Amino acid sequence: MRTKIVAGNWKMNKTLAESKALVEAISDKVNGDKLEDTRVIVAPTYVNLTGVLDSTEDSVVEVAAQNMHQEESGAYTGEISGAMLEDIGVELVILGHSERRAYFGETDELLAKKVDLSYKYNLEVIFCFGEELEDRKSGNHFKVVESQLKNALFHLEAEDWRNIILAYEPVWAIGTGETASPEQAQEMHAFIRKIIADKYTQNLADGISILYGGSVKPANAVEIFSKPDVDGGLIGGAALNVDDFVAIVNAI
Ligand SMILES: O=C[C@H](O)COP(=O)(O)O
Repeated sequence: MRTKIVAGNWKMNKTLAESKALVEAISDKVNGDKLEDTRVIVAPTYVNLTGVLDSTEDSVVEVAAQNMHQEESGAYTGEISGAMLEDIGVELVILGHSERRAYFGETDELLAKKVDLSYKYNLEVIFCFGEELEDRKSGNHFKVVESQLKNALFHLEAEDWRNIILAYEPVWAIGTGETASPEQAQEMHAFIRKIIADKYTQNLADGISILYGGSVKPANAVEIFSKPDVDGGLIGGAALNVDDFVAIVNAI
């Protein structure tokens, strides 16, 4: 059985005090006994990682960084390395978010370097990818997703996939209020699993958690999560509100 995951990407939101209050409220409301094989993850901004880690010491909630640099160290003003994340106790990192791709020019090739570095610093990766609206309209969405995965991840050895969580996020559904239908999400997740099975093995493909991201809310989470190849969600806007986020966790 695959691990279910609900991850909240807080993006550039919340002060330190707000971040601690939010994660503490989530921890209080998420019932650890009921979670069974579900992981709950939050990703605050870099400067609040230590504070949120402190607040989650006795909690089931895990903490991810939103990004890391592709080089180990050096003259990269304003950047954060994998070593720095490991050093403060971070064990997960989001890579390839569409906002990093769109606003910071991150390419699949650059992301492959980041993924490679994640192993050195014991960072589990939530790898994001997904097509733009034009790709979906022109019917190219499967091709685009396949090439994103091939270019950034298909150089990995089979055993390296133990470290990878996938997050399919159609760009047209992020922060827009427009969600992929549960059928569209299922169709793409099944396709993703198939191309992984073709490249590696069915067994490996069956074990990978594939999250859906893009305007997941309490009102649509149950239906999206009910699809067989959807193993949870990467949540943006709704992760900033404790009741909404906990309702989405409970939807799983
Ligand atoms: O990382 C999360 C995704 O970008 C989804 O964001 P959203 O739930 O606000 O659409």
